[in-house]
Amino acid sequence: MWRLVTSLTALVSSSKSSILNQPASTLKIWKSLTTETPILARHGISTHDCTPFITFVLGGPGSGKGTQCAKIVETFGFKHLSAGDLLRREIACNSKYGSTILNTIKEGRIVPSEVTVKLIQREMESSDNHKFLIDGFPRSEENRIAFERIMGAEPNIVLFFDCPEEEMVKRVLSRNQGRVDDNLDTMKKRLKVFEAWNLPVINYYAEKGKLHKISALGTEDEIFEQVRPLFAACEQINSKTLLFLEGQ
Ligand SMILES: Nc1ncnc2c1ncn2[C@@H]1O[C@H](COP(=O)(O)OP(=O)(O)OP(=O)(O)O)[C@@H](O)[C@H]1O
Ligand SMILES: O=c1ccn([C@@H]2O[C@H](COP(=O)(O)O)[C@@H](O)[C@H]2O)c(=O)[nH]1
Ligand SMILES: [Mg+2]
Repeated sequence: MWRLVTSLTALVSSSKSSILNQPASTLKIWKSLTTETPILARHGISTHDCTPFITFVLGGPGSGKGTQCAKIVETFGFKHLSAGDLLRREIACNSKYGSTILNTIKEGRIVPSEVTVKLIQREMESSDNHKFLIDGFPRSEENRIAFERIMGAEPNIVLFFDCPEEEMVKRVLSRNQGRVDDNLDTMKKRLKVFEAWNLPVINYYAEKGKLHKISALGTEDEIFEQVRPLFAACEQINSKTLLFLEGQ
């Protein structure tokens, strides 16, 4: 379990372009209620503190975000938080926002930031994991800014699954999972919303040097071979940081 407590100064220097140097500096310390981190403790950080590693997973509807997240979880042990799944869970359990969320999803529009960020926050803070894949969020600049304000954190990396529209339409219409938004009418609206609201977020992270654009065409395994090196590099820098600290 994690609880946000305070800011952390950089453990490693940061560079805009390299995934290996993403910002410990912009993240907050999360107080772990369960895990011991003795190396950090020797460096003046409480034995139960650690920083979360946050990945935003973006891409149009049906681009394969959820499919690739499952592979990342399996290979690298991340906690997968699909914003859409969290919202659908609210509908299923008849929460006070349930009917509003249902109508919003049917229309392919974006649920108010406060609702979505609170759901993500609850999941992150109650997780034993500290590596998060946040799938399908932020959907707009307003979402992004609300996340930064409420969580006091930024993503370490952002994945963008780039997929042609006709392929996304084909995949969504043959998904067959009983989703209320998997129909041509809603799909057309979702594509418009994606272009108008989600692309600016993608451009924002591209300008910040955090975006990793991945071609979403090909087999699931071929696409994962583009994803794998990104996380393998992160694991490498993590173990190097720990070795460096151990040597101090
Ligand atoms: N590389 C691929 N080639 C063909 N079909 C794929 C590929 N990746 C995923 N699919 C299929 O396409 C459909 C959409 O995939 P997925 O649910 O992962 O997309 P998504 O980006 O999470 O969509 P949404 O934004 O609507 O949640 C699923 O039926 C999935 O099995
Ligand atoms: O941050 C979010 C995520 C999702 N929504 C709404 O849910 C549907 C489905 O989302 P998927 O990621 O495709 O599962 C989406 O079209 C939005 O209506 C949202 O509002 N905010
Ligand atoms: Mg999905």
